[in-house]
Amino acid sequence: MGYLIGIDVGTSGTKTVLFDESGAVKASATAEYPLYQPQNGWAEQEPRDWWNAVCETVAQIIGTSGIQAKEIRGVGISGQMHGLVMLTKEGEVIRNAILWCDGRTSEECEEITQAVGKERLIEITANPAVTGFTAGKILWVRKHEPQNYERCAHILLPKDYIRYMLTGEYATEVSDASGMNMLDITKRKWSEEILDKLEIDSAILGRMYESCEITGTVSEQAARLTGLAPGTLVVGGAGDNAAAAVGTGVVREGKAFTTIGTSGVIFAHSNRVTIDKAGRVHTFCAAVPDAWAVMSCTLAAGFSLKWYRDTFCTAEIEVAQGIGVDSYLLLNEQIARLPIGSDKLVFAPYLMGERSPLLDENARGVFFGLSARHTKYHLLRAVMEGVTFSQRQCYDVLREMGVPFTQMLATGGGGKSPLWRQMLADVYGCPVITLKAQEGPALGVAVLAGVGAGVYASVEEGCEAVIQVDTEQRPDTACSAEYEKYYRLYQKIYPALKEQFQQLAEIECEKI
Ligand SMILES: Nc1ncnc2c1ncn2[C@@H]1O[C@H](COP(=O)(O)OP(=O)(O)O)[C@@H](O)[C@H]1O
Ligand SMILES: O=C(CO)[C@@H](O)[C@H](O)COP(=O)(O)O
Repeated sequence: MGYLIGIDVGTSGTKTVLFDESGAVKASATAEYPLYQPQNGWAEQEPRDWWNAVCETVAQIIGTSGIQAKEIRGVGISGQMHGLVMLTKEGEVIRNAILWCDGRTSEECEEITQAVGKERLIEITANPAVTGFTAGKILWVRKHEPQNYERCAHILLPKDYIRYMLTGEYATEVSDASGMNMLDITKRKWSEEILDKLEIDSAILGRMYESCEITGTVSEQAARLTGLAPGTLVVGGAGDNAAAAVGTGVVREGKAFTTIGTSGVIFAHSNRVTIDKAGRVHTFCAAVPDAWAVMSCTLAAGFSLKWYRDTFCTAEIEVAQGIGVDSYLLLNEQIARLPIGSDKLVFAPYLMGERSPLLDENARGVFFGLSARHTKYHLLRAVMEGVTFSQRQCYDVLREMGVPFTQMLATGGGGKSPLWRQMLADVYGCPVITLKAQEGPALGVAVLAGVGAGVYASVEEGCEAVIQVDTEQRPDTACSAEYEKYYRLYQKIYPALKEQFQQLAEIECEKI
């Protein structure tokens, strides 16, 4: 039996997993890194941190598994989407990567819309200009940091930077490139028309592949740093959500999943290009050839919980460390018995602005209904409920568009919490399923590597070999009705404050 590696370059950390061909986990390792917020609403990471995390975790899993590196038949890479990595012609990183949740490019998005035309942009890329997407970030650097733009010879997405470090190839693939605002989504190739109108030279963009195609092999130098065998195949891989789709078997119409990772995503498979012209949700190429996806993105989903834990629950983190349990699980226990609606407290999770369905980088977080009765655990429960409401708003958009699905798979760090999964089931009003293999994106790209290496005949066949249902949580009608009252209020918070969010954004902060 051979082995496959899936690497997921997430926002909170890199997870690397070694699987056998049946999808059983043989070893896994995670390495975290910081996220920098140089200004309110900006988000950056250091690409070298990702590469160090990849070297560390790959070496660790090969070491602990006891297998020979040459038994690994292929490597798949997944990663946070949209991030802008700029390299010199020698392949050196020019500046920190500007991430998917960075909201600095509203002016540039306006310029893109003007240059291409709103209708035409949506016709080609299936999406309007979105602040988190990559094209706006390129224009921002060109305008604000011309000295950096001048030195830029290659533009890559986060996981494609890892590919470059592993193989020396400047390449990308259709699922991740879909989130750059420059891909012709129907033809699955760069749009020359858009590149011309934005004056971006196609030579600086990666060569385009399908997700399961071989894009290169591990170089001697990368082999020395990671412990992989030189010549190991590296396939296209996928953006983390398209990868999670493969890792959860969402590769046929009628299937959908919810991720609560740093971001929150609902992703449904589609056999055709289905577009929401208002741009409330995205349409991207799937990692399956000739297939697409409709997906939403809440910017601060698990990130809201992490922010709350790190800011207000440091004592609980210490206790959890002392007794060797996961601090999130400990906090889940503290709030499980609090009432639905957190005793009349509603949270809107707009800590980084909001993408789906609001498209407003100026929105900011809100606790609505605070009273002197509330403890910090009420606020914590409200954070998890508020993230669930934001997922529900996106779920409603997919339903309104007629995207078909009957149940929801749950994945991502937040999907590990039975409490959160029950909230999702109650608030969606549909069953929420978990799988035996919980490594969503890492498993997904390992399957893609298996297809590239000839282990599986197709992505669908690979999914059948590795995916097994574990748990199913059904909605509780009484709880659903109780949540519904708060969801109705939640829906009114953003429209009521839209103008004030704008005013807040316009205030010039004094540097004291
Ligand atoms: N046991 C848990 N209960 C609830 N939430 C959790 C739990 N474990 C992790 N999380 C959430 O999952 C998030 C990380 O998810 P993950 O999928 O690893 O993120 P990413 O891929 O963005 O790096 C954390 O920020 C946290 O909010
Ligand atoms: O911007 C999006 C999708 O459009 C995000 O989903 C990123 O891809 C980041 O993912 P995580 O770090 O939360 O997995």
